[in-house]
Amino acid sequence: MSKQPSQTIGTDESTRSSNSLLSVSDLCTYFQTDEGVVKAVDGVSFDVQSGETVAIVGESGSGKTVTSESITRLFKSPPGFIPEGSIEFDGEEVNDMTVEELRTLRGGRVSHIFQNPQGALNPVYTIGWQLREAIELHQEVTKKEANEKAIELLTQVGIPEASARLGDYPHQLSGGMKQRVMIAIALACEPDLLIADEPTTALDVTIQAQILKLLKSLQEERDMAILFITHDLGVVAEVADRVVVMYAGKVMERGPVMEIFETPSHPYTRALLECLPSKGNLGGIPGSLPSPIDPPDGCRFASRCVFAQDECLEGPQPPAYEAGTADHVVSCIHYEPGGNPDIVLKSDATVSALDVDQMGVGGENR
Ligand SMILES: Nc1ncnc2c1ncn2[C@@H]1O[C@H](COP(=O)(O)OP(=O)(O)OP(=O)(O)O)[C@@H](O)[C@H]1O
Ligand code: NI
Repeated sequence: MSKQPSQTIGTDESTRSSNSLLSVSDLCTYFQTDEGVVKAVDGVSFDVQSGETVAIVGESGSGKTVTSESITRLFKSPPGFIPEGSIEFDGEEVNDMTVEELRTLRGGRVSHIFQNPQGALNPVYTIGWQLREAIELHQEVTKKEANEKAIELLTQVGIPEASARLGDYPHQLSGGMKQRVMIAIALACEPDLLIADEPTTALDVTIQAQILKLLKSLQEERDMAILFITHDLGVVAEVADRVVVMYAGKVMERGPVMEIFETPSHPYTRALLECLPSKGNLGGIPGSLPSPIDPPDGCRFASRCVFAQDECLEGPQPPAYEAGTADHVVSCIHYEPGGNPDIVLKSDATVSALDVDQMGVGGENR
């Protein structure tokens, strides 16, 4: 769609900065399928500032990956398309970019790392070859310089005896090492924004912690922003400055990480936190996501929400209401001006009440 001044888009622009590195406004990304139009992302807004980490969190299917892939148009199109919304990267509208400009953006100022390094590394080339390719794509360097830079990058991502590993093929490396190589390749272009989609999910816990630490230290060295996609709130607490909580293609809550953990305000965020392993609620939030093809009226979370009222089932998703600070917004009617947020904030019930309801007290499912 055509470029519009971002101030006029969305309902919560006053809370968002216009000179962000990345500014996503009312983004919709849909997929044409035989069953109908899948509304994977359905009006999502958030910003990423230079050098900060923003985490997008939410259950499987909530639209995190599609959101992140929309930023550089990585999703397959068709069937995917963006019927409305704006994605501004450093003041430029990505939706207006040509194929050539998008290619320059991807693996240029924005680079991606994914959950599965296996699929992203080419099995028939050595890691040295793949790194040199990435380096030569973005920098005017001689073969020797590319080689030196490759060694430097591998060393930076914590691969020991880097020069001896250049000749290795991906299958010769462990999962953690492969992910380090992927990170080195993603860093070769010296991105301003690194998009990391569940980069540690496939790794065991110790390696996971090492990779998170590595990303943090690389970010500090390079003043690079990170958009971190995860369904793991524990990881969010580790890495994020700010958090976007997504559910069924919508943003339920957005705010600084401290506020999200200290004053989780949307019933969905509270339910997610209640399901952290440390809380002992291992069953997850009862119920399932609504159909992305024919989403219900009202709040998308209403059917699973312990605080839902009749009006939650009508009209559009509630706008982003301020919860405490301007930078902390919640899409829930209990936070509308004149509403009573204490219904949510002061209640002990999150998932448990519904849990008992649905399972039956002492029911066979327990
Ligand atoms: N190519 C596609 N065609 C049709 N539907 C799609 C396509 N890609 C994604 N979707 C749908 O879009 C919705 C959001 O998917 P997405 O992968 O973004 O979720 P996610 O939050 O990343 O989940 P996960 O945590 O499992 O990775 C899902 O309902 C998914 O089935
Ligand atoms: Ni995903």
